[in-house]
Amino acid sequence: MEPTIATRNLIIRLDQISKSFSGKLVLNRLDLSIFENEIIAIIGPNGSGKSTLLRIISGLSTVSTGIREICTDTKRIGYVPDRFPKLRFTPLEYLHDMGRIHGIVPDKLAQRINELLSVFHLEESANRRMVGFSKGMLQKVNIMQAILNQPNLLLLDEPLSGLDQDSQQELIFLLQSFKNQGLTMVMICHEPLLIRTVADRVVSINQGNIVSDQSSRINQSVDSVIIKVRLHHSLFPDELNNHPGILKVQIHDGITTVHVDSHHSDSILRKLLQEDASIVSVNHTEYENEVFHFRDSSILYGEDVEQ
Ligand SMILES: Nc1ncnc2c1ncn2[C@@H]1O[C@H](COP(=O)(O)OP(=O)(O)OP(=O)(O)O)[C@@H](O)[C@H]1O
Repeated sequence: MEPTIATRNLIIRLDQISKSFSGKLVLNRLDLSIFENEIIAIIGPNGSGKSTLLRIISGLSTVSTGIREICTDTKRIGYVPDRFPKLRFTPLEYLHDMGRIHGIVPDKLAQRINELLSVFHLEESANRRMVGFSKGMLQKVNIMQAILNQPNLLLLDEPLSGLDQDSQQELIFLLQSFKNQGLTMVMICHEPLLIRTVADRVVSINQGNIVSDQSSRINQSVDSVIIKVRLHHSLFPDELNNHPGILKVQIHDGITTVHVDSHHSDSILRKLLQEDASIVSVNHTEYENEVFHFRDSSILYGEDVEQ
């Protein structure tokens, strides 16, 4: 039988939290509880407050009003920022420094780093400076620094953003194996494949508040539609961002690509046509035939790694 909410262990509770920057309200009296072993996907349009929310959950940012109750060791929260700089360090140097900051004893740290380099297939690049790394390699180091200290809660801000398809697939496998090991995760993402294969719960944010919070069993039937259009006035993308069902808006070479929840695709197409947009293409994302082979190694908790 599935556990009821009352019997699950709470990790973090946000109670009526608001956040303002220079008087601008970004999060507005938002409530969110995160329970042990949950994988939550946070979705929403650009500027809706997702990263701000994740930073508040992590403790990197404070609330303006409201309560953040934390029921886990704050040192065991791993955070994967959306951008990881091309540092002049090698992964080995960087991870050793990060481990020392976390207070991991040297022997255990060396063992843990070797283990992670192997799991992430980065052994051969361990002594190369990260300035020459691809986005996919940098993202692996970004995730490695976040799980170095064996977190109870892992927060990821758009972990697949900007990666090619192979790197995306590799990271999805890793996140699936984290899930299989029982790690609690909150990730900002918009990729239907990641949501469908990893998330248990999908929290949708718009204009600083939660507009829906659903088990992904409901969302498993939600596919995304990618609409490509040419827009005839530049103000419209901002307006579009606030439309329900918009997952992401990207503009490149005069073409606006709108990722939408398929339940809202008709209304969004109507709106685009009303705005005199020229439709370039409309595609359903199809991931049904993807096959997953992931190995369930003890990436998070290691074999004998202790501190
Ligand atoms: N440190 C800050 N100072 C001032 N304004 C900020 C700061 N951080 C975020 N904002 C503003 O808060 C709003 C929400 O930003 P946030 O990055 O949380 O949104 P988001 O949903 O993650 O957007 P995106 O999908 O584009 O990353 C934006 O208008 C942003 O400019």
